[in-house]
Amino acid sequence: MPTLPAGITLGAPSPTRGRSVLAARPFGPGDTVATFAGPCVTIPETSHLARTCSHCLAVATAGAGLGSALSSGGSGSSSGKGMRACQGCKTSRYCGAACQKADWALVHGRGECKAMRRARLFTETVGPPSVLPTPVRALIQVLVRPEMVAAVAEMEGHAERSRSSPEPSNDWLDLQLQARGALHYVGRPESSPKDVAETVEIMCKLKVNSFNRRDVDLDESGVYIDSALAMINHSCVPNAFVEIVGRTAVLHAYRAIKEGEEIEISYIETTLPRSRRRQALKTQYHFDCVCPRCKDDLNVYQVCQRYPHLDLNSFSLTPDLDLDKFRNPPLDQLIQSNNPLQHSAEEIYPSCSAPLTGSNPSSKHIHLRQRWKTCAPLVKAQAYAVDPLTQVLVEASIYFGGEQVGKLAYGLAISCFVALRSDAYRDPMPFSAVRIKGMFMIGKFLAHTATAAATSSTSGGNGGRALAAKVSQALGNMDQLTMGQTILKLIIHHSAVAHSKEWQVYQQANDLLSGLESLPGRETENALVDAFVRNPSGSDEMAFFKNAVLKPLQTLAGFTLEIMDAEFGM
Ligand SMILES: C[S@@+](CC[C@H](N)C(=O)[O-])C[C@H]1O[C@@H](n2cnc3c(N)ncnc32)[C@H](O)[C@@H]1O
Repeated sequence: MPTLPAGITLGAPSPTRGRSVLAARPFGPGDTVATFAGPCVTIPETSHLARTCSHCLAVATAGAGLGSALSSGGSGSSSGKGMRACQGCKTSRYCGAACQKADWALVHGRGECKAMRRARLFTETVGPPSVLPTPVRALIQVLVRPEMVAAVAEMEGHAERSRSSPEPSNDWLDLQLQARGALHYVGRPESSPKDVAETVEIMCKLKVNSFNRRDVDLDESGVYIDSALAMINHSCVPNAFVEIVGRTAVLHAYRAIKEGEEIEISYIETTLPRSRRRQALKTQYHFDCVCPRCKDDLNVYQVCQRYPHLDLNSFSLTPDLDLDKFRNPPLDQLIQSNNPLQHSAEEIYPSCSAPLTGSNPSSKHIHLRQRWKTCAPLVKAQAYAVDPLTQVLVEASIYFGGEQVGKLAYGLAISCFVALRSDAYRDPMPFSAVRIKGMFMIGKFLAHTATAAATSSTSGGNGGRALAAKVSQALGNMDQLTMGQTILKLIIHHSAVAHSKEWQVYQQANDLLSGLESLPGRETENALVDAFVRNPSGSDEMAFFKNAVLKPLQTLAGFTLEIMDAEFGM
């Protein structure tokens, strides 16, 4: 049994859920529950190997520029500039000598380097050298260390369910091929059927217990597996969440947790429609979720209504969403389970959910037009926090902020709308990563619109030009730097509540804020922002926040439906 870090204890095993983890003492929202620093496996995805340090997982040249937050592919250098390649396998990269040395002692020098070199040489015989897929590399990291084989052996793997799962989710053959490949590359080509079967079992365990580190905004990717973290069960209404920074995973409370209460995290995106969540949980984790969100098919508004601590929003971009407004969201239809709205969302989800990454601006525009039309029932019901409508709005904001389109004012308006009308309901705690990243997007947009022409081009005939002029004029009347600065301060406050100081968003927000604060001639504005952060409930300070930040944000958000209709309407 793995040693558990302070903060958590082991629960009694359940016949339906297996092992579980309990809180060793009470925790408040945002608190650190436990820290995990000795993972079994932590690797970048194969597609990110060239630009990610294989030991500390730092990403090369990920800048704080607008592009890194707005382009869903991220802007980290794809060449891995600044990373040194291992001269043995020519595959793993490191940010410096210290990481290379540490990784060599930990795993690379214990057989991983040789295995990767064999794989490279083999692929060279049949074409350009290629790198092994991520799951095979994860498996190799285990196979070359007997102590990790033992640690993984204790994990849940559902090998039998995996073997007998119906098509098309049955990947048993792939698992066998991958296991044979890994055994070959670690120097055990003559493995017996028993060895192969045991290796497939390890693969199944890695699959069930892997944390995906993928974060397109930060250009992070990879797999993280820790044997203590692997004992935490799932709920679509979790009371905790995991943040992974480098080689460390930190478990935070999402809401207050009592001593002895089971800790539950979400393995998947909780805001997906129920059928999607069920499919994801069944395919990868082999269970049916019976949490309240799944049991009663609650939508995001219903879940939000039941969350405690909604008052934490008094220091956020939605202080006006008092308990009453959270509990009675401005929807055009009664929110009930199994109502037509819920069915619409389920039905239209598949045609609106594929990421638009990689498409050129004109094909993105065509897709967004189709998706905006498809989402009409949700727009009509004002169900802006329900997927796929939120996703379409986020994609539209990214589209307008992209270099080739460059309609920053439109992108800004839509991100304000998402922060105020979607994210606050989808993720009611203001320290959630989604909320903070949404605010960061607004902060970055503002830093740019304050210094650049608000819109570089217009479309949609006279109506489109008039709208662009209207948005541009509204923006011109706002103190965008003060708005941006205050938002960055909120980000820094909430990051400190529930994230680590190594979190990239925290660091980038700090950098951007220092830049804005050092601009000449802004002493008065700097003092006002500082006074608000020191005493947010003071009447002068509150009035400042309302007039200088909230009202302008609401004005910008108010253009969103007009922008969407002008750009993507029929
Ligand atoms: C990462 S492990 C969690 C720890 C696991 N209970 C164990 O004993 O190792 C994931 C597995 O736990 C079980 N599990 C997690 N959450 C569950 C839930 N809400 N309901 C039923 N089973 C759950 C499933 O078997 C799933 O494949």
